[in-house]
Amino acid sequence: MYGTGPDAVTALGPLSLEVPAGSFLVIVGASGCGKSTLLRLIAGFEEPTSGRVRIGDSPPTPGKGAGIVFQQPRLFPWKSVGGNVELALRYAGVPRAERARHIPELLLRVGLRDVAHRRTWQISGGQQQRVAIARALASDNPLLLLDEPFAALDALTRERLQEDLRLVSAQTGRTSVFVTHSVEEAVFLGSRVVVLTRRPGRIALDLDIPLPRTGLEPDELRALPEYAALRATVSQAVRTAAT
Ligand SMILES: Nc1ncnc2c1ncn2[C@@H]1O[C@H](COP(=O)(O)OP(=O)(O)OP(=O)(O)O)[C@@H](O)[C@H]1O
Repeated sequence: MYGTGPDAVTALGPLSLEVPAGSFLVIVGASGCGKSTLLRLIAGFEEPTSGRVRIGDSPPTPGKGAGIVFQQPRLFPWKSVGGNVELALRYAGVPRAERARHIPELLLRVGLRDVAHRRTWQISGGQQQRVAIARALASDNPLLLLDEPFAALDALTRERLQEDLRLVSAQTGRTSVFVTHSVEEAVFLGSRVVVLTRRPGRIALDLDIPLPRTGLEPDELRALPEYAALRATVSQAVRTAAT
């Protein structure tokens, strides 16, 4: 709950959610239903009014317990692309010698090897968001939280980043919680999709996405009949939940 008295807002209803290690959970729901609040609770930026959040056996440590990617990349403009990743590695406690080795690895993983020396304002919005992902991957933290990271990008760039994130997630095995408005994005990325009701958000649908995580080209995946069926199920739940 935010605030007190007549201005109080109950953002989330009672809900219980267990996210197994290595899974990719996508939270979908209408604007204002509490998706970001849920992510902020998991990140430890907010305390629940009642109930509790545990990562493993421990409460979340704000700013430390997870790699976080927001809608805006929030990079340091006075640093180069590599410099931004370097800072994240330093913050994660990686020693200097290892940082030099990790930077090219991380940039390669997000498809940015050739722009390491550019300033962040000399690269595109999609590339900036790739830097933000590399930064979130910099700590060996097993949890990745992504709050509508591709919402501000054009359709083609967004699709490409979705494809790359899906691959990175399969390669790194990070546990991910990803918030979006987009049903398409949810079904493409998620190993599980949770649809929230309108505020206060409760679980309207909790659906496993039993599609292959590797071995298929993105277009092959999108062309599967199961893919279309899952998308229709989630779409229907989002429509019902919003009314
Ligand atoms: N710091 C805050 N103080 C007061 N109310 C807040 C605060 N943050 C969020 N809210 C309210 O809580 C509700 C849920 O907000 P939240 O940002 O979690 O929703 P959301 O589903 O992520 O929305 P969107 O998709 O538009 O980003 C909204 O009604 C919002 O206005």
